Amino acid sequence: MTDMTTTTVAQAAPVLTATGVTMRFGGLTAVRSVDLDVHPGEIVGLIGPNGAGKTTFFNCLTGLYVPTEGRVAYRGTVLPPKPHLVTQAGIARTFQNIRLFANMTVLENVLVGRHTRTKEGLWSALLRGPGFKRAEAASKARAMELLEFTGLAAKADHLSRNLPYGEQRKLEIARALASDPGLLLLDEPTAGMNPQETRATEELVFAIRDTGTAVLVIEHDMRFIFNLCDRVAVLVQGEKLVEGSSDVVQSDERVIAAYLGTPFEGEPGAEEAAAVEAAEARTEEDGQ
Ligand SMILES: Nc1ncnc2c1ncn2[C@@H]1O[C@H](COP(=O)(O)OP(=O)(O)OP(=O)(O)O)[C@@H](O)[C@H]1O
Repeated sequence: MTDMTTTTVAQAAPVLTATGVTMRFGGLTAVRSVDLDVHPGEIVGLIGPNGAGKTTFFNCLTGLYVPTEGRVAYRGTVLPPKPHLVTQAGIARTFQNIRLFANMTVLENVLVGRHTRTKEGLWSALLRGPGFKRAEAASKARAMELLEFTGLAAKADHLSRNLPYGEQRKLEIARALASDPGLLLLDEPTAGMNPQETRATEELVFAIRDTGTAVLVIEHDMRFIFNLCDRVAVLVQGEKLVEGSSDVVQSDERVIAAYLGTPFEGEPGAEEAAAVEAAEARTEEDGQ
């Protein structure tokens, strides 16, 4: 059964194809020649130590940055380097730091996220012009559906700034979903969450995938990533070090070394690390 699912996913044309993506800032190469595909129905994880280039890579996918080299295509069409056009094409994202309209209600935040799918556009939505009013009923119904889906319907009329942290993050996801994306990019969705909130986010991402939206997620919480993802890519110093199933990535020694900073046996520094550990153990024994 698992094999069949894997085969089906692998054969479907990718929603996202990133090819040779490189991003340089002056002399610093933050992302170096990274290839990554995401297929329909997949949840793909992007992990790596701090400063590995994960967010920079996301920014290249969403038109925030124009990659120095390489190309990014959504369903086979190269994306224009403009965030709103990327959203219109079908890629939505959330940010590492919450970016909600704090003084708007929960429902209004989702309606703003809907503007790429209504011909009235953002200003009409904000100013509530006549065109917006005509489209409002349909948009509102869809927004309420998304609030039900994310468990926020009861708070539709609350100001978003009054929501607890975990619900603000859910609202960001609901707003991203309002553009009906084929691919959702999540940048550290569980940062700052307690274990219950993290678990709820995991359930939400599975539910999103089940509605047909593929997901690419950056996260430092390894348990979350390995539970969630069909495939995980590891970036280290801007390069893709390893890519594979959670099992393969978890047990890859290069990943363990790069991510956790664990020295390999025989690696320079391993002897010193062992000596420090032994000295620490002796100190603990002496102290008892
Ligand atoms: N706009 C920028 N100008 C110059 N350098 C940048 C810029 N954005 C990122 N960098 C550098 O590029 C490298 C990659 O940063 P990036 O934020 O993409 O890493 P990350 O993997 O997302 O890290 P973290 O896990 O800490 O969020 C870092 O060395 C960073 O300092």
